[in-house]
Amino acid sequence: MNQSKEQRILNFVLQNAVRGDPCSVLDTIDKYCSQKEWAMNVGDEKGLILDKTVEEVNPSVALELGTYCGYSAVRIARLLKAGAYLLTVEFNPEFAAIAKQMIEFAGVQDKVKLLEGPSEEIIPQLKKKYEVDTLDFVFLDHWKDRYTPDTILLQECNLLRKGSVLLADNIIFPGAPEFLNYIRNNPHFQCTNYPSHLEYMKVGDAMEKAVFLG
Ligand SMILES: O=C(NCCNC(=O)c1cc(-c2ccc(F)cc2)cc(O)c1O)c1cc(O)ncn1
Ligand SMILES: [Mg+2]
Repeated sequence: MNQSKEQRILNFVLQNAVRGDPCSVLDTIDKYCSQKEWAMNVGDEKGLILDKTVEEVNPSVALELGTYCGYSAVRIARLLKAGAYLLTVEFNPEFAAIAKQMIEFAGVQDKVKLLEGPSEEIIPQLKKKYEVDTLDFVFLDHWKDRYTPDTILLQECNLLRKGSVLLADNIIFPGAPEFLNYIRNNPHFQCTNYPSHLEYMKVGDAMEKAVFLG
């Protein structure tokens, strides 16, 4: 059975990165995906915007929607303070299996909880099943047509508090026009746009930050 692209990325990391060194894992994934096979990791350019936002928020509890191979989970977890943790949601079981190994190899497994399943099922379980009170930071990087319904669901489940920060990837490419319209016209959110480029490409993209005002 021939390997998936995601398995090839993981193997390249296992053979070329330094175990327990998150930065080495990130650099190795970026090297592979810019030189050998493109993949939908947030990447090094938008990754810097993600880093700055996580450092600014300094979250105790963070949520990621769309784990993929675990690149942004490693990216976020490496910046979390002692006792802080990231919950990351992945629907696709093949992606989840790859991400689990990637997160463990990077040595951030104690800060990351990988939840497998559809976001619309997992979000309503966060309070009771996963003992979450409120979320300090949410990174949206899953199916672009889920950004809006899941943002509404987060509010309905009382998972956001005054000052909670959402950061959404792919605002331009593939694009999330309905989300952009929803969040920018919603008086409960203060939005900021961060122009950038699609991972590993010269194509324009952007991230949108939205602070919940309560
Ligand atoms: O694959 C699931 N999510 C990935 C979402 N992410 C993307 O789709 C995504 C796509 C692109 C992209 C860019 C250019 C291009 F030509 C094609 C794709 C870039 C990105 O940065 C993304 O983040 C998924 C599966 C599933 O079964 N259920 C729930 N989610
Ligand atoms: Mg993305």
